[in-house]
Amino acid sequence: MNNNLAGEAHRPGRIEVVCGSMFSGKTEELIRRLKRAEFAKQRVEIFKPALDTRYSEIEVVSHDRNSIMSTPVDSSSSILLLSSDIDVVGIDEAQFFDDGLVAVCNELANKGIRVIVAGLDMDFKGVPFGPIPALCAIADEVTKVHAICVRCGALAYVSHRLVNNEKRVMLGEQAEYEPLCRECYRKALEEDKNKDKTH
Ligand SMILES: Nc1ncnc2c1ncn2[C@@H]1O[C@H](COP(=O)(O)OP(=O)(O)O)[C@@H](O)[C@H]1O
Ligand SMILES: Cc1cn([C@H]2C[C@H](O)[C@@H](COP(=O)(O)O)O2)c(=O)[nH]c1=O
Ligand SMILES: [Zn+2]
Repeated sequence: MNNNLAGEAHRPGRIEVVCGSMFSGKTEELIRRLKRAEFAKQRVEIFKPALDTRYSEIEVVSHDRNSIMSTPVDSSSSILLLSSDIDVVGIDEAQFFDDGLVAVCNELANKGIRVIVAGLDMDFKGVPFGPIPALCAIADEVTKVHAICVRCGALAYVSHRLVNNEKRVMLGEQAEYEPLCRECYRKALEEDKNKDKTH
């Protein structure tokens, strides 16, 4: 390969998805890729859903408090409108966006933009979350990251909700969710069922 074309500065349009449970390092990985693109003097724009006000209204912030400025938007169509003259688009908490995000990412990539999307692959019930599964299907590259199961130390695969709330969207962190492996998640759901019976 021509070495001049091998670096960060010369990448064709593509979709990269970073997915996994809570605390798996999705946001850290997104910020790492975006900051490298900024070092390569690329024009970078970062979006997050406006409803995600957990650590900051306007920044994307990881659990370790690494951060990068972002533009909060209410709908996926705004991402398309705000991405002219941009080389790299980053999107965090993509599970909260509408299904239109899939076509938006495709259109951006087809225009030559590198799109990096981070989001939860599953909700607290273990069900695929929002547009993430479809984005994985059309992505050029999918990176599945893993937290550590807080009960046994194995690789976690899902986020167990610790509080009694059936709504799919509920912002939170360690007090509300714990990352668990398959075995510990199955046991935790059994325990939750038994707790419900005694109340
Ligand atoms: N159980 C855990 N397993 C792995 N990392 C954890 C855990 N609990 C807290 N963390 C912290 O979370 C950080 C990852 O945060 P972040 O990138 O915001 O994750 P995500 O976006 O996937 O929720 C890790 O670097 C680590 O310091
Ligand atoms: C599992 C699950 C999570 N959420 C919320 C909780 C957090 O605010 C975000 C995920 O953030 P992270 O960067 O991946 O840690 O999503 C939710 O609303 N519903 C769920 O089922
Ligand atoms: Zn476990």
